[in-house]
Amino acid sequence: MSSPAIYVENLRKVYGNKVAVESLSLEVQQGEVFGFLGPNGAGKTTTIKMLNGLITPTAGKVSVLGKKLGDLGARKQIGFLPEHFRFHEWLKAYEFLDFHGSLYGMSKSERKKRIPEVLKLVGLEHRADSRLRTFSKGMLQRIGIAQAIIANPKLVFLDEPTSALDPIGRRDVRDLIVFLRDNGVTVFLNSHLLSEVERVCDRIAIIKEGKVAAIGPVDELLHAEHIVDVRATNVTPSLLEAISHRFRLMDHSNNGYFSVSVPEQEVPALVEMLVASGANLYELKPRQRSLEDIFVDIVQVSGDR
Ligand SMILES: Nc1ncnc2c1ncn2[C@@H]1O[C@H](COP(=O)(O)OP(=O)(O)OP(=O)(O)O)[C@@H](O)[C@H]1O
Repeated sequence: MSSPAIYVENLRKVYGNKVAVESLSLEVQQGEVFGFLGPNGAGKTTTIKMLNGLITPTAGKVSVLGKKLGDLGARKQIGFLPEHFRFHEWLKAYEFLDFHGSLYGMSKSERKKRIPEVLKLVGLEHRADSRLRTFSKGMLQRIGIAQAIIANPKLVFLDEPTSALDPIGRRDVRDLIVFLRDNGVTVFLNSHLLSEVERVCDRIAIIKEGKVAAIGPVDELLHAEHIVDVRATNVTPSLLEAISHRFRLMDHSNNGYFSVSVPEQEVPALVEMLVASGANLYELKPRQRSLEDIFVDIVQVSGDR
């Protein structure tokens, strides 16, 4: 089996007395789109900076593209769009990409061929001769993505790549990520736009306080539990207690509506409990949880779940 694109074991970063990343372990396989999620301050950007060799870990074992951090051969095959980028705004788009291409060691003829390709991929082919200072925030984000993929990387880190984009721009970036994956590129994506992550990622990790709180294929995480909305009368306190003992009772109000988080295969058992208790069941609707539901659950619940 080929080595993972990213391997991280017990990664830790401490700034003074602030633990930014506590003990992070994960693997990203080659060719997958991996979503790296977590609340503000969870340690995502710190981790991405360590994986890019911009800051040094305090402890932990890391390899990127099968090499140790900082390996020049590996770095040539990595693209990176930082969250807070500051570009050379006096350069024209073409010159900017030419500069970044040369930093990667691309020859003049390679750059000449590749720059129009990436400008087209990010929808800026008509702005090759415009100075970056004339670009909108969304256009800067697009040119930032262009510089991240200029050297045909095997692995691309995109830290909040769509935060400044309008809905069409976001869709374009989603399509671009799919295009990269179809061409065998591994994408490590940090985004707070969970509906976007849900659509484009193969697997995700949700990190909390510098540790992985959940990791897995998006489909598996989404299907693990269903939320069942129930409308019933004659619901006794002892029935609610029995339900909350076995499942997770949510949104419980006094007007006959409540919701329960239930593994899909246990929905019939919930129905049985309701009927056996003598409740009058009017409605019962299982619905799939969204990534946002899962995120909120994991991030809000205190450490021991
Ligand atoms: N250079 C630094 N010096 C001291 N503390 C830092 C430094 N950089 C980050 N931190 C702290 O480390 C923690 C993790 O920050 P980080 O930027 O990695 O979080 P994040 O998950 O990327 O957050 P966001 O979603 O807001 O971008 C935060 O508490 C932050 O204040």
